[in-house]
Amino acid sequence: VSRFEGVPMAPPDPILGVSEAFKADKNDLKLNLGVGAYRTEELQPYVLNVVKKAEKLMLEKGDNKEYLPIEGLAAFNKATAELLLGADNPVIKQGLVATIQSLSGTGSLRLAAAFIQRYFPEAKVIISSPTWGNHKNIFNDARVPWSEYRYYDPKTVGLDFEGMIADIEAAPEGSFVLLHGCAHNPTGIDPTPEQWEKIADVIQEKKHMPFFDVAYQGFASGSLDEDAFSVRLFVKRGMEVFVAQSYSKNLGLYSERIGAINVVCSAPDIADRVKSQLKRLARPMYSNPPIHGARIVANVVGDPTMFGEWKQEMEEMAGRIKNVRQKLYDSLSAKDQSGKDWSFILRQIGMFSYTGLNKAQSDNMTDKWHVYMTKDGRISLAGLSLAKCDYLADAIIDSFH
Ligand SMILES: Cc1[nH+]cc(COP(=O)(O)O)c(/C=N/[C@@H](CC(=O)O)C(=O)O)c1O
Repeated sequence: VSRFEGVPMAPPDPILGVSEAFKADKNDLKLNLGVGAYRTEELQPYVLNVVKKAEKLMLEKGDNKEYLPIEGLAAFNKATAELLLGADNPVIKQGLVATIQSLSGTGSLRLAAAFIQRYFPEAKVIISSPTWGNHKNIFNDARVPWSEYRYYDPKTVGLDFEGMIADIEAAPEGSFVLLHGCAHNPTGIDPTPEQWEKIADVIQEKKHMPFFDVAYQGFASGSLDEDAFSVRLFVKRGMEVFVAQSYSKNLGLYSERIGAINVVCSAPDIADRVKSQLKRLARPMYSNPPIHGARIVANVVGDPTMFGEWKQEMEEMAGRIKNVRQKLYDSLSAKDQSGKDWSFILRQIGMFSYTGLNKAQSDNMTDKWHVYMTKDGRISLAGLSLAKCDYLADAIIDSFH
């Protein structure tokens, strides 16, 4: 009898499992609005032109494939901190930022979780309700206790700001508050600048530690600086901050697994000590990170022409999604006789729309209309074309009523 008798079949991942089901569907009407991955108007995956350009240069240069240091490619770590905080941010010059390249956003979050588990064993993380599906898995597997703070208000299809502040206030002093830097996943609802000020106030008052997950910088509004507003606000206040970054969406490097964990500290020697302990955690976890994606980011950001081309392509991607949002809203408003207010679709930002469809209604979207989406009612507009908006509107209206 096998030693693995006791190993049960794991359930499919709520997000990545949707893509598997989509692939298995033979109906040519099928639409994959599950995974947050950008598609063109022709519904094809998109490799940015600036990435192809950088890779061509890299190939000509003939770089070697030696191990990177545990903390990753130095040129990438410099570029990623400057992109996040602004190249002229004093905290960079003062050596207050500990940056470790890691396995994209997920790996960066997991490395930070391991650090929290080791150095703050009594602390807990509070995460938004709802949040990205993998956040709970990451903290569970890192043995970091978490609880939720109110975020989405189904009545207003907006932010439950009072509830959010109350729950952050009520959390034990010194909790880690996980915040989406921009383009909240799955709701697409972000705090206003004034609300970010209040969130920073309550976090400072309670001596909590802000922990930003920045997976869409530049992709949400089209502007790298605009999308970094919340992080830069907290740093400007002199707060110590964790920030996980990902280049999966904004540079389309999904499977290159390139991201970073940044810890802004209050003194250079503290940053050095924090960095040394993050390295000590990374070494037994994966030893050192993959070089290819790091070189692409460093080359693109390091060359003013390519950096400009990247910003242009980011604006185009963000622009296409905004157009699709508008078209979906127009189709729903034109077709739906119920008088339902669909304007929440226009108020949401980033690649997702949180439709309010419940599980049974989401199942109907898939079973009857071959529209694949996550069961929390989230649809990825990045997987939608203008041409398919009428069809999707029909499916949503049929599923709601
Ligand atoms: C908020 C957030 N944080 C981190 C990640 C991790 O991305 P990485 O590729 O590890 O850098 C994702 C990915 N979100 C999409 C894909 C996924 O679930 O992995 C999604 O929500 O569909 C996020 O949406």
